[in-house]
Amino acid sequence: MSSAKALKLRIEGMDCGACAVKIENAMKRLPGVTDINVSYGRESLALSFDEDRSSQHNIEAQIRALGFTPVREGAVGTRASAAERESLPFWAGKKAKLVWMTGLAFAVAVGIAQFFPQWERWAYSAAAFVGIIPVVRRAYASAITGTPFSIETLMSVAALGALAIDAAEEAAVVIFLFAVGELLETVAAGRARSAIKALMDLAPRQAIREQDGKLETVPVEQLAIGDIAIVRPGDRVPSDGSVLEGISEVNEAPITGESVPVAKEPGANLYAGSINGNAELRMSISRAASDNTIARIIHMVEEAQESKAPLARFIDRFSSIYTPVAMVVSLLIVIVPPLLFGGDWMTWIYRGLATLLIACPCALVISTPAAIASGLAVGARRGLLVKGGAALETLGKLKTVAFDKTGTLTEGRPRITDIVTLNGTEDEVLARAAAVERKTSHPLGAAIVEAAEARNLELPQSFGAALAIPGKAVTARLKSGFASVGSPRYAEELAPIEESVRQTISALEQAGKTVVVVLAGKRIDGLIALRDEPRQDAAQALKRLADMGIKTVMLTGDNRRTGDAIGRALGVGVQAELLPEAKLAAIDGLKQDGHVAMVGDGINDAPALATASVGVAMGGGTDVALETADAALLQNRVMGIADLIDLSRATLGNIWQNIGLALGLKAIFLVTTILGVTTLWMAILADTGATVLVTANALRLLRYRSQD
Ligand SMILES: Nc1ncnc2c1ncn2[C@@H]1O[C@H](COP(=O)(O)OP(=O)(O)OP(=O)(O)O)[C@@H](O)[C@H]1O
Ligand SMILES: [Zn+2]
Repeated sequence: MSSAKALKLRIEGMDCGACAVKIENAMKRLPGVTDINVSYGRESLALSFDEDRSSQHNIEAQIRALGFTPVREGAVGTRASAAERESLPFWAGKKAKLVWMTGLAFAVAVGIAQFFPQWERWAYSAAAFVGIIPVVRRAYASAITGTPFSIETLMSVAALGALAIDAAEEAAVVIFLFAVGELLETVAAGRARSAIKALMDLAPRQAIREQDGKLETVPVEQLAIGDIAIVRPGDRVPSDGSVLEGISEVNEAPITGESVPVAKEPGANLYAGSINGNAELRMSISRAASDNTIARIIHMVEEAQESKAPLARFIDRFSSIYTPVAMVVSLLIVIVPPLLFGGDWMTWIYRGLATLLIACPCALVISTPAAIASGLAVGARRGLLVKGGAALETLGKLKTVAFDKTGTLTEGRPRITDIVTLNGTEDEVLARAAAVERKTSHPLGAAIVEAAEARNLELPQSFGAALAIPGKAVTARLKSGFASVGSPRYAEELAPIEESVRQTISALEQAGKTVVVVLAGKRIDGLIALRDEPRQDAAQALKRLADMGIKTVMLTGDNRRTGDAIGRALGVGVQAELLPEAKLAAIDGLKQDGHVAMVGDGINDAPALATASVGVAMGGGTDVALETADAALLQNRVMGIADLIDLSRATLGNIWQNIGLALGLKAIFLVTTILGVTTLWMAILADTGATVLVTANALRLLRYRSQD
């Protein structure tokens, strides 16, 4: 009987996607190993293996042979994230060892050459071998496990070639600089990761728990759902939960990026990591530490790094052919000039080897993931969450942003402004409407029920469930018979509306109010007008989008006059009277001109969000928003979408700069090499330099600031 076992390892020393591919290739070759998932962002490897056919020992040995360090972790299936773990300091790792070794060997060789010139050649050869041997071993391990054209292969061929043409000193320098470059890459990759790790530091490690009237300080991991915790002024909220006692202002910037404190009173939700202001709060814990909103955000950002942008995928494919092609070019440089044009063999072998060093694709390979990791981390710090590189890329190329009206461009809290009665008193009409709406979740319904409650009205009894007709009305059976509340259009479908009533409706609608008709059967009992105020920053945000060259449209199920009135006030185009399916068709129509983002609250417009090129959920509680959309704005500000697009554009721009830097430097050195100006150590320095420049440029994004 065979048994599959799940294995999860942390892998130290992965600097880029290429490393992950190398490990994946090797794992694929092992018998009985399945479900392989290597993540460079999280430095992790997950797989299942058949214990009769492979052993964990064997798997770990393979990883070590490739030059990485596997680290066993706690229980399988825990939601551990890279950010929660401490890594070795960079100077103590495997890569650093190679730097010390090759550096020391080179220094010793220089010393020997000084005092015993006759041994110079041997000293440098020996120094070169000290570095070449581990590199060749790694190259060999990669080659036999399915990755023949690795960076190590390039280095091995170049260094051995240099030895062969009597350039031992240069071979030693090349290997040393290669080791330094690798180490710098590790440092750089660590910097990008630590941006995400910094998010984790926002959640406190300890909490004050109240148990049987006594207070004790415990690690946050020990807080259970239902526990009671005390948050003193100035402390961070230890875990998600809600206020039991106390009123205080809480700064939620760590979660939403919004620095204006939010007033919290009993019943209000609290997010782990937010900072308590002026007064003590007693809270009830609703989520375990590993399941906190902030932990989910971090988990999401880490996963987002894995989901590759089309551009990143293209670069990966490009670099996988780049290396073999460059090897062929090097070979041509070595053989063509001597054979065809009588060039000097030694000269052209030397130039060929230099070309080989330039062929290293590192800088190119990290150009995209480094920028995307930085972009995602900056966004997360500001409450702009993007679920992956693909969404980030699309956001940077948007032509149109479509907005839902209710709850997105408006506050989503309609209030009753007028009640017009045709049959019965105001209170009777309102009470009947509220009885019909009692169980709906529609914002208009909620406003009607709330108003009836505020007037202490006794609602007529209703029988059975209310029937919602999406985009039109809701109907219920009352003692007096069927009653419904719905749009004037719906009422018109049932029976013609009197001219005077129609004029009243139209006047209210022209003032930007939404009118619903209260019906008893087919008879109109009254009209209720409601007004939903635009969000404070809506007009400004729409203007900024227009300045960015983006077309904006408001999609609404509301009637045309109300929609137009609001649209005029905000300066946005309007498509009104859209039934839910018509909204999807409208988005499809907009897509003809290019990428379309749909911004909604993520709760009742999930299909629209899914239809758009990118769905962006705004506010509305972080949970739903995180699940349903491609991106989420954790603040309830329309400006967030402009910030998000701006950040995505900055990230895309950064990627192109990186690609330009990487390829540009290589091109320059290719030319100087063929002209014979470049030495081997300059070539390797160019490669390392390009990698460092690209990483530094990507890290620049971490300091990105939006315009407002
Ligand atoms: N529960 C309800 N109670 C009263 N009227 C309703 C109800 N549901 C829908 N309607 C009517 O149908 C219209 C369209 O509703 P729909 O839910 O499609 O749009 P909305 O959510 O109000 O606006 P938006 O599409 O801008 O978010 C409403 O303006 C209202 O007239
Ligand atoms: Zn390189």
